[in-house]
Amino acid sequence: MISVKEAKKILSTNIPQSPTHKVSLENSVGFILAADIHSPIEVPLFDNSAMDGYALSITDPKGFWEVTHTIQAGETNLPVIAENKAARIFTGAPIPKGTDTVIQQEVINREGERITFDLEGFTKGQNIRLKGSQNKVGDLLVQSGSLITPGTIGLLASVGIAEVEIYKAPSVAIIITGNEIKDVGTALKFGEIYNSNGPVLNAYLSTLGIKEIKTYKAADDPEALKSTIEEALAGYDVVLFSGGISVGDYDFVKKGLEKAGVKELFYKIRQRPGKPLFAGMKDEKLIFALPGNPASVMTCFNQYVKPSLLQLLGHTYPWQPTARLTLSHNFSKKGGLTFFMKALMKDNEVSTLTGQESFNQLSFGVSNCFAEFPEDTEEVAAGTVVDVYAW
Ligand SMILES: Nc1nc2c(c(=O)[nH]1)N[C@H]1C(S)=C(S)[C@@H](COP(=O)(O)OP(=O)(O)OC[C@H]3O[C@@H](n4cnc5c(N)ncnc54)[C@H](O)[C@@H]3O)O[C@H]1N2
Ligand code: MOO
Repeated sequence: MISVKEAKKILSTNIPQSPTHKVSLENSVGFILAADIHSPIEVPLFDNSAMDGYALSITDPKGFWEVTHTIQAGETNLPVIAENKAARIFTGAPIPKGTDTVIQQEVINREGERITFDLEGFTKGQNIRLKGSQNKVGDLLVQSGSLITPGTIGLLASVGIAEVEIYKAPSVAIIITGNEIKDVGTALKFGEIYNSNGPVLNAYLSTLGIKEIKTYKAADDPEALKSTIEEALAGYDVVLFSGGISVGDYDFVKKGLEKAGVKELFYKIRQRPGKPLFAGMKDEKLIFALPGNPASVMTCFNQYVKPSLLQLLGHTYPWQPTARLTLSHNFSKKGGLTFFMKALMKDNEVSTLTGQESFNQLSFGVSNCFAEFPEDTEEVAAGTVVDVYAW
């Protein structure tokens, strides 16, 4: 058995580099940019008004101006404004030749077409957004490796970029093992339970932007499992198993993976829950066999599968905890195993919840993270800072 740290190290050093591909800007949010983006245009493209008001030449001698034109945002045919004349102008509208300043309408006295204002406090160029003041053609806008946020989307759309290069999301096969597992929407017979791990894994993958997902169901039978493993490995980049990885007489996953030529990265971690986690590779494909208990599936996905997938997707620091928060209560555990506790983070504190057995899912209705208690700790006092991992 290896430690949590060792398992993460093994994964992070073995995960291959993902291929990249081009996607439309609107489908790129949440992904990592795989190439630098330089601006194809300068921004703003033309001098324009930052206010609704009047464009005029502030050094005109007379001290009053006559409004001769109106310029709306979007105007393409600009007039030339003569000396001592002004144009009514609106925010975003191009600045006409012959003017150098925009005065906001609130400080203007207008009588008929004649305008005046208190010149004090105004300087030439005020309220004009100058051409190229944000960026010039060719300037670096976003670096390769950056997360594409809604803000990034706005920036790139504003310079007319319609497609971006991102790390390609892997396709994922989920293999649900267990004769007792039935899908929701069907009636249960004695001894059967609903398949909750399948929906959990599908939902978790979709939060990471992974869309190509196929769910297989495999009976606890070596032959059925073998053909499902072969099909999944042939068609998908990542294969996730739920259940069948422990030591019971009907746990056939590990043997099946060996037969399919999957190379073991590790099996069993000094942790609770999720001790019998298996990770392996075949060529560039990643395989995780998640211990079937629901809390083990959630923990192992959160701690190992999610960061591995994020690393594949080009994220730079996927293995870090979400936060380090103070524990709201005393906590005690036995040494020798890392504990991942269903927990609630709130007001900069974290509290573990009741119902920590690995079959018990009740606290997932309120929990928003796991709190980690390392293997060498036993008594942990309230106020101690602990690592927490949001979903
Ligand atoms: N003798 C030992 N027995 C067990 C050990 C051990 O070390 N020695 N480890 C225990 C631990 S820890 C875990 S975790 C489980 C893992 O077992 P498997 O991965 O083989 O999982 P299964 O036996 O197939 O199922 C475990 C449990 O989870 C339920 N389950 C399975 N699939 C689903 C699903 N899709 N949705 C909801 N619930 C599911 C299943 O009915 C079982 O109750 O092994 C322990 N045993
Ligand atoms: O991994 Mo097991 O979940 O400790 O029951």
